[in-house]
Amino acid sequence: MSWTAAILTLFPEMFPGPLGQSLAGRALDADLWRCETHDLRSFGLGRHKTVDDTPCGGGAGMVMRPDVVDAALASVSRNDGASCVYLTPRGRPLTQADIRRYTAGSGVTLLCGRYEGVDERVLEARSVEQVSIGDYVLSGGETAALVLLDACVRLLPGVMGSAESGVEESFSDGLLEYPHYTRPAEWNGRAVPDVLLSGNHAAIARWRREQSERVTRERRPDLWAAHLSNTTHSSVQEG
Ligand SMILES: CN1CCCC[C@@H]1Cn1ccc2ccc(-c3n[nH]c(N)c3C#N)cc21
Repeated sequence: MSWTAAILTLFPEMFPGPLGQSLAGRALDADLWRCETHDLRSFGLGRHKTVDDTPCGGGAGMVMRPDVVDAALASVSRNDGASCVYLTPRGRPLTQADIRRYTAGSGVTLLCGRYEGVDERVLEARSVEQVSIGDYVLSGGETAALVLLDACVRLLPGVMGSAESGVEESFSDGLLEYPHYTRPAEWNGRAVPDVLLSGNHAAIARWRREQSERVTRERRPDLWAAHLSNTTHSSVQEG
């Protein structure tokens, strides 16, 4: 059975969207992964298939009802240990380690919310993982789900050929990737760093590592601190 993304959404037509193109699209066509959408509206209540209601305690907007979301989750409940993930700005940051965990299994169930979000009770009742793709506010969970799926699909066996960019060059060792260059050797008065044209592979590898460390230190002090902690930890462990 191919790695399967079960997506619960009010907008099934948004999937596979951009993931139907390029490498992910070819992988979809080759059944290397599957994209199953489940329309939350079909689990709505009454003649109008209502999925939301006003927030308890007052406030703006609407909240997605727990009974509706629970029925939808029950309809896709999987016994394959697949993670069930709710994309939300209130979630913990999504990491490459999460992506590796999701792709190690048989698939993932993604709950895409709208309005002000989903009633907390169904998320608790079903131990749904709550993750965020970043500290900014989107209109709903669907675009976040597409981001998560893109990160997953590229790691699946057979999707990224050996000729493609490194499957996990960024973040694989907790550092940001080094800067990239290509032809022409000089452009707009700017030259490619000499070391990259030297043919000295050891020097190139050293330069790239130094650049990764510099970029991480400058742009992501959080990742840099974690990297230092991990490298210090492992060196102590090695004795
Ligand atoms: C705007 N509107 C009122 C304020 C709260 C959010 C809401 C919209 N909205 C509804 C469901 C839903 C799910 C994910 C996200 C989301 N935003 N930013 C992220 N990193 C996200 C993730 N992952 C936004 C969502």
